[in-house]
Amino acid sequence: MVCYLAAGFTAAMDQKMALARPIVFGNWKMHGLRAEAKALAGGLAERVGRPSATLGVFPPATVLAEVAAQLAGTGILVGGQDCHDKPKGAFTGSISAPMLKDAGAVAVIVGHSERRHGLGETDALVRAKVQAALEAGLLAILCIGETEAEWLEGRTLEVLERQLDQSWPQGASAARVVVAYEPVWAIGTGRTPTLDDIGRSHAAIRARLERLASDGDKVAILYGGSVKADNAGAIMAVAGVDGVLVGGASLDPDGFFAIYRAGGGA
Ligand SMILES: O=C(CO)COP(=O)(O)O
Repeated sequence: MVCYLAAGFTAAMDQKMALARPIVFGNWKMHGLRAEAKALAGGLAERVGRPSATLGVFPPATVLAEVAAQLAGTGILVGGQDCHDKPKGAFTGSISAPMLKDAGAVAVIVGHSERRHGLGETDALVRAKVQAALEAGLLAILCIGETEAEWLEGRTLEVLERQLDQSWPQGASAARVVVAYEPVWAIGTGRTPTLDDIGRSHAAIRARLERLASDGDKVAILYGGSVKADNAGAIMAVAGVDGVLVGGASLDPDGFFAIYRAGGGA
């Protein structure tokens, strides 16, 4: 299965092109002073050489331009962690999708649970942010996932379907949006769903995407939540898992590189 990226992905890539599997993205969250970011990006580039799969990092906005410049030409993608839903305006403290693009980003994470639950972002706002990312020519990484209470109540699939219905923009395509399934209770906890449960959730997401988009069968679906070097291979081997979105373990170049290798990246 391939996912197509439309024009605008990078200045050099103005053709539709496939996102090679596995897709391994590292969300640095609120980690990375300039020197740390430089060491992390450099360490990763040194280990990877030229990536055979899709490898990307999502540093904090303050270091994004420097990391993007440092990784230019390596084949490692750089993205932002969030964007405003408007391209510019009187929104103190916010960063727009065109600003991220201007700083060297080719992608942006939207709807991460730390923003949905930590900062009260709604499905409607997340949808507007996906749209803003697409308008700026960025690849949107749309995050969805159930809370622990929803999981315990057996409502996981219903929640994922609702989040997709309400945050997938009408007319969006596999070319421009990647979905990341991140159970809230698995993020930063060391706990993960069983492989069967991951497979079941990814299958439900796929079925919903096929209803929402004409090329829904091609949308890449990542798993995120306590992915480490020792479970990454098994998770990426689950049918329907196209890659992983890694938090904590992406802050160590050895660990992140081991995850990438575990998925078959070279
Ligand atoms: O939130 C995540 C990635 O976006 C996952 O975080 P952890 O890998 O630290 O659990």
